[in-house]
Amino acid sequence: MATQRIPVVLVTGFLGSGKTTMLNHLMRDSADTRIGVIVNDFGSINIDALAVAGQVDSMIPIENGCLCCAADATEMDEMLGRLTDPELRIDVVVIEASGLAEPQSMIRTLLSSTNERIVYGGLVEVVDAAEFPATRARHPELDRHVRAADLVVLNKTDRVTEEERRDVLATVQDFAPGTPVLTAAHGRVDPAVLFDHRPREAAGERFRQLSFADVCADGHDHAHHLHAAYQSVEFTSAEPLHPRRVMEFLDSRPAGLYRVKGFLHFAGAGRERKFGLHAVGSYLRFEPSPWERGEPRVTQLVLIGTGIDADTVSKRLAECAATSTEEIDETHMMGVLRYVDDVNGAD
Ligand SMILES: Nc1nc2c(ncn2[C@@H]2O[C@H](COP(=O)(O)OP(=O)(O)OP(=O)(O)O)[C@@H](O)[C@H]2O)c(=O)[nH]1
Repeated sequence: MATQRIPVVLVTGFLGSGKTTMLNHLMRDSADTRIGVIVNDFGSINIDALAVAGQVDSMIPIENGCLCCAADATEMDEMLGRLTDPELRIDVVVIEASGLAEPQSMIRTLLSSTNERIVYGGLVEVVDAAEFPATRARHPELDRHVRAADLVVLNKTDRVTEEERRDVLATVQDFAPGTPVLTAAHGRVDPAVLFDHRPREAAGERFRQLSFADVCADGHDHAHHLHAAYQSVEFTSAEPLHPRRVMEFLDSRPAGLYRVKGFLHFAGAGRERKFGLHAVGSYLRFEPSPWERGEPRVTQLVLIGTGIDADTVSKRLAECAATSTEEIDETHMMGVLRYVDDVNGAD
């Protein structure tokens, strides 16, 4: 009997659309399926890898740059080779692309893989229902990304009205006719839709119609990739930060700074908790959690945007450090706690 090939599912979607959130949901909800993950983050600190670590059967993080620009398939093949080692007994491999990756380049890289243990499992494009109209206006190439998908997950539907949801859905269906669209909140989609045999075969059929020439149609011109216009800034600090100054920074963040993610170590009243931070466009959330035993108390942030002055951003963040003589109490944390969904988890 022929050995079952391992499907490789690509998860793409613009910065902050909810790829990692969906991936975490899939891991939690598919306990019987052994999932191998390749996580590609745009910055050199792989915040996404930190976010999925511990839930996954096997993971390979890739920092600094876009997997879609891997010069040839060798690098991808090497990673897939490691994840499909029969000893790992992985059932499915999920590749979470960076929020700026070119789906077509990713498909092309997978297509040219020489790994005989894998089969292409389809491209899932996550769309942020709340940000999509504005993001699309800035980046018309997103339409092409959505068109390359075998399945669109219209995420963050909790952030839009029913009418807005219908509008975005109609837009997607208009320029990607026939592509199935799942609406979701917090990436909660049924894992069977992604990993099941039937949709996979259906996706495969559609994929087979897409020839190598089709996916090469963009000529692999990196200058036209979304990430060519974006830059990332990494900030790490062992000094605890002053919550009020951090909020001042975030409230006046440069217009081009679209995505901020990572975690913060605050001074004073907030020091006992690690505060995860997510900014996506105008959206801002803090997610407090306990520090792990022995975990170094540091701040690590990745900031991604267009036309941002890296030196100014780094300098402004460095100025958020609290001085040893400053008294920082609960009132200084109020600005932060306004952006915590479950305030009870905050102290
Ligand atoms: N309200 C709401 N927030 C969401 C939803 N899905 C994700 N988020 C939040 O959106 C932020 C970004 O989510 P991520 O899953 O990190 O997005 P991502 O696509 O992996 O981000 P990048 O890797 O930077 O491109 C986080 O604060 C999530 O908690 C959703 O459906 N509704």
